[in-house]
Amino acid sequence: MNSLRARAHLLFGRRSHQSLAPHQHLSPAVANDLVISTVDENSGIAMLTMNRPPANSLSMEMNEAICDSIKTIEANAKIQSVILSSTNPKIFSAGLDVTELVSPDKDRLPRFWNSLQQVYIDLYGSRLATVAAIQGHAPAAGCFLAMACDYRVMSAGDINSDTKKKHVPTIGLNETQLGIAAPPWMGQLLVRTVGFRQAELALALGTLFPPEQALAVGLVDDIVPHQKAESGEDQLIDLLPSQIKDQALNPLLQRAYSQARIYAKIPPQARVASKMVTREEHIFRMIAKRDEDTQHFCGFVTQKAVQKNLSAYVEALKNKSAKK
Ligand SMILES: CCCCCCCC/C=C\CC(=O)SCCNC(=O)CCNC(=O)[C@H](O)C(C)(C)COP(=O)(O)OP(=O)(O)OC[C@H]1O[C@@H](n2cnc3c(N)ncnc32)[C@H](O)[C@@H]1OP(=O)(O)O
Repeated sequence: MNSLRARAHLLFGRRSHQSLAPHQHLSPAVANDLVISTVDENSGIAMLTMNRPPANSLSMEMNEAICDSIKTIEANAKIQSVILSSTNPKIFSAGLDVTELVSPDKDRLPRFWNSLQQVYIDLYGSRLATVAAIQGHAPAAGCFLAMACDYRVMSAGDINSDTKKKHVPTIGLNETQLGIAAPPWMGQLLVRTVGFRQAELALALGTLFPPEQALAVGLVDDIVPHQKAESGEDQLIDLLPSQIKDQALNPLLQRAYSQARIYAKIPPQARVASKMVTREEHIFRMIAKRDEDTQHFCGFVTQKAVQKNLSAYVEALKNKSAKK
């Protein structure tokens, strides 16, 4: 994408993609399975719900589905805000699908990386106001997805009413724990989100922050205690895809919705122009270095030592899951 196209995208968000049916005020699920989009033209709010069990990990197809959904929603001029959520109440996104990284196919690997770069360009540079509703874990590229949004609300965690076990989600760029490093554009996004020193520490240590700490360092903007709300708003209920219709009383989604509504009321030209002030140069920089970044990624990931670490990590994940 050349800089003019990127600029036009940021300014106008106009793409040559199919738009939602013009007569539709409230669409039920416009789904491509991996991502479910719902829109409400009356409120100007859409919801993009990640739906790739078991962990919403980011395969190439998942990245493409996210980009397609953003483009489709952006093509509807009546929509100003979008909530990014998950059908999994315990996992927002587990980051990159690690199976893409282990013994990778040499033709697919650069395409996979390109698809993630495109998520950065499309989500971080979207004309839409984006609100991440982080119900569950958001490690590594899951954290990146949240950071690429304009606002982040995170669940403070909850207690399973049957087992009485506490679930506390965490968020952060934990790449070093896997023996890899976040790419510059992702690491720098953390720097811009939490400041230099906190990012430097967190990147080196691969810190995963629980909600209170994430709030304290500024990685999320708000945390929401998990106490079922007494009532739900019809507009939010209608926006929820069928897979999470029962979440209408979820205070996290309610908080995300109210933030999306605040954004939707700001004159869009002013809101988009202000977004460009902080984001445009970073997107241009990444686009300029895109090929170099891809080569660096492929070279790094295919190193013997890195493959060894990643294989061990995937094995540990499988063993952990098998022991449950
Ligand atoms: C500078 C040079 C460039 C180099 C660049 C490198 C690229 C850097 C950018 C991003 C890196 C990444 O995003 S790597 C991925 C990092 N993600 C993680 O470390 C998270 C791993 N997962 C977990 O810690 C946990 O699964 C969880 C905390 C997210 C949830 O825990 P829970 O106990 O609820 O669930 P399970 O662990 O049992 O998992 C369920 C199920 O999901 C599978 N799973 C989990 N995570 C992933 C993943 N990232 N990819 C693929 N699959 C994943 C897990 O194996 C279980 O599957 P099964 O039930 O089928 O066994």
